[in-house]
Amino acid sequence: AVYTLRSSVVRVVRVSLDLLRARRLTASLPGPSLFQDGLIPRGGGGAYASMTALCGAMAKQGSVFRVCVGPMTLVRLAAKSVVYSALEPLLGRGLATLHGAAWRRHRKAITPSLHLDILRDFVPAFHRHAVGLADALLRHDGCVLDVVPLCGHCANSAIMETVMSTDVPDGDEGLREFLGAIPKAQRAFMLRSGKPWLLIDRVFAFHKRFPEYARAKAALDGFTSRIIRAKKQALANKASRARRRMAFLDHLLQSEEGASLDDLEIAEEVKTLVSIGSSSSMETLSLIILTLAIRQDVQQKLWQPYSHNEFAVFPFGPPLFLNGPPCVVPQEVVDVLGEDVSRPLTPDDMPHLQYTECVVKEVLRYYSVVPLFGRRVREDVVLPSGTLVPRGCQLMFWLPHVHRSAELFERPDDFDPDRFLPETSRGRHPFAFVPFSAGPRNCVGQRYAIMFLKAAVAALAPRVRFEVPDDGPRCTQDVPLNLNLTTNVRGGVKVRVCRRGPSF
Ligand code: HEM
Repeated sequence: AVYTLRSSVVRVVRVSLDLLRARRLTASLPGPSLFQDGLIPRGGGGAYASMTALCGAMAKQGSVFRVCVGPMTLVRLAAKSVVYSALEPLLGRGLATLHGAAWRRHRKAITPSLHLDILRDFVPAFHRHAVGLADALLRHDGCVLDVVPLCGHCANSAIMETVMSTDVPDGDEGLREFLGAIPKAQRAFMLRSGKPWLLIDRVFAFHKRFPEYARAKAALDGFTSRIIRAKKQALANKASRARRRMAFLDHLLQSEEGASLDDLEIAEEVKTLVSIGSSSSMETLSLIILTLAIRQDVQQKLWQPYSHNEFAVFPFGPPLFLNGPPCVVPQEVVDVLGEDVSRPLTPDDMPHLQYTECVVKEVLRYYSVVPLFGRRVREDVVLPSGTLVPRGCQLMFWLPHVHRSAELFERPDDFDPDRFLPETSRGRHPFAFVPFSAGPRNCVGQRYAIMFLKAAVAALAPRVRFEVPDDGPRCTQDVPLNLNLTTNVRGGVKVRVCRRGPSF
């Protein structure tokens, strides 16, 4: 006990000295205190929301600035920024919160089970859930509705099937509670990240939101353990192993790398993937739908039935177009699906959905779906501009500043998927587009996310047409954004949904 106490005191002293030194050495940088008036958004939202508001405000002043977050800088819990530690009480110690050797061991175990060859097998499931989304939307044919909850259901169901492959019926109580627990988990994160003292479970136990948190945690833990137990039993049974398509968890449990994780560690990784993956995919899909509604030209490039282009050719004179002028755009989804537009997408279709991928990437650039991520600086770093970033600082990357930079992108405030075509992206700085962060701690699910979003857009395009309601934003610049843990649209994503052509 004496040894532990002594080493804790040494650590606290060392961290405090680093923080004081960092403050002194960065004194010449511009930047206010986080607690300055007006920077903490009314209605709460936690430190994360404050930090995003602050970064947004400060980014206008220059690319490097300093933020003094008062007592928060004293909390030094992880190699990633301290903000992430707020996730730990709920998701446990998964990839998003671990650091050092433990993080490396987990990352090594997880990565092979998200390999492209494995993701290809998920395409039919992505397609099926996106068709389910189209059907659910078309129950409101001609009406205006907020598409976020339905996008959330689609992203959740797709991720549950491909990460866990539950075989659990839709109405299952545990599954229902698990899905309901994800947004509650996020609310608890926002609350606790804003009030570090609430990270101590014994203190949080007295908070009025504790019962909701405890129920969400129990639902996440209970359901995940139940699935892992069932999987392990099924693995012992060779017949059921051969029966169906494998999910991420099946691969992990059977892989050599996965054997390095125990049951609790696997459960925490599964919770991490499902929670992080479903919310970011839901927000991105909703933003794609809103953007398609605003930009009918982009929607047409994805899908314009051939019949609109039919023209009659007369022996003399120019062709007479029966349905308006010819459509000279690629109509990508039509081309890829061929004559049978109702057929399910296959893994081999995916590389051909080039323009669809450009749309997904441009949405990720334009809205920076995860706008802020942070790192603790372990050694003094001198930036190319000569600015010293001392060790001990929490470095926050404000992505909209990069993604909307006129130095990196031409007309950065225009939404233009063509900028991601191979010929136009040539020569771009490798870190100009980093929606999934970069380096060893980048997003482990980035290929999963792109594959899911492409499949979803390609399944929606032939079935549903989106329009902006009369009181909706006329252009992408007018979309009212909430930049938070993920970017979302203030007031929800309200669009008019219309059936496209015959029903399949
Ligand atoms: C459009 C969707 C997504 C976006 C924009 C996104 C973005 C990001 C970003 C920026 C990070 C790095 C955060 C940091 O540097 O601190 C990250 C990490 C992570 N993401 Fe994603 N993500 C998306 C989808 C997914 C999906 C679908 C999954 C799971 C299947 C996932 C799982 C994770 C995990 C586990 C980490 C932590 C990785 C580590 O620290 O080793 N993400 N994501």
